[in-house]
Amino acid sequence: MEFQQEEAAKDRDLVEAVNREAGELIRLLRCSQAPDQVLATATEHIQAAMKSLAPYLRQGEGWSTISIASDTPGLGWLEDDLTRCMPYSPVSGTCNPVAPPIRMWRDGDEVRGEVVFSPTYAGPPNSVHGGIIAAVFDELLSMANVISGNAGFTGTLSIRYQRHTPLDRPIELWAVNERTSGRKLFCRGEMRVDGQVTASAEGLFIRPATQMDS
Ligand SMILES: CCCCCCCC(=O)SCCNC(=O)CCNC(=O)[C@H](O)C(C)(C)COP(=O)(O)OP(=O)(O)OC[C@H]1O[C@@H](n2cnc3c(N)ncnc32)[C@H](O)[C@@H]1OP(=O)(O)O
Repeated sequence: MEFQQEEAAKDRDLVEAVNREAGELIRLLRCSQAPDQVLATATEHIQAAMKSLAPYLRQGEGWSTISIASDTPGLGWLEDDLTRCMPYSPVSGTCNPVAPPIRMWRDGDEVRGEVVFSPTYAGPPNSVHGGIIAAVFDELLSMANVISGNAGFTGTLSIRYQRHTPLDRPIELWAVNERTSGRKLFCRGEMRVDGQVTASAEGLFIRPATQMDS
């Protein structure tokens, strides 16, 4: 049993490591001005990696529905690592190379976190793309719901962009589930740089009706 757990932990480390490397590859492609010959060689290496991965592509009914969460039933997470809740998420999943390197943890009834956005996620000059900011708030507020014992679909998400959110600097993340009314979950969140709010969000999430019936 212990051996199996060690094997599973080792596999997860490998999966997370290859996804981190792929994220770094995306950053280098986004930011490099390599000469043609270097691009041609890089393409060959990428094609070789694709060829070795392709036979192991997971397919079939159900795969798309578990793709954001986990391949085991139910939601699980660690108090000091809430990203474990949705390992395949395109926003925070450590098993998804398009996700920025977000850390999120529980602090009482609140979610706190940190992220550094590379130029992969650029919008205006030296700043994070507004759509990426909205996606991160969607995830952050969802996690505030999850730690409060609820999970819901995003109904309405409202973002106030107060100042540019910079690239390549630590961004503090914060969110809380302020109240629940029937199936409605009301949340708030902020992004801060050096203590100054760059963007804030309010979200209304709706619990599925079937969850209330059960
Ligand atoms: C583990 C957590 C995973 C989190 C993943 C990250 C979050 C996401 O990205 S979720 C994906 C994006 N969101 C979606 O795809 C949701 C799509 N929408 C839906 O599925 C449905 O419209 C849904 C579930 C939100 C509501 O449908 P349904 O359960 O039929 O609601 P319905 O019975 O019509 O309305 C219930 C109440 O909610 C209100 N409501 C419904 N939809 C919305 C909405 N979009 N905004 C605000 N209020 C709404 C209604 O007005 C009603 O209020 P009241 O009871 O006061 O009259």
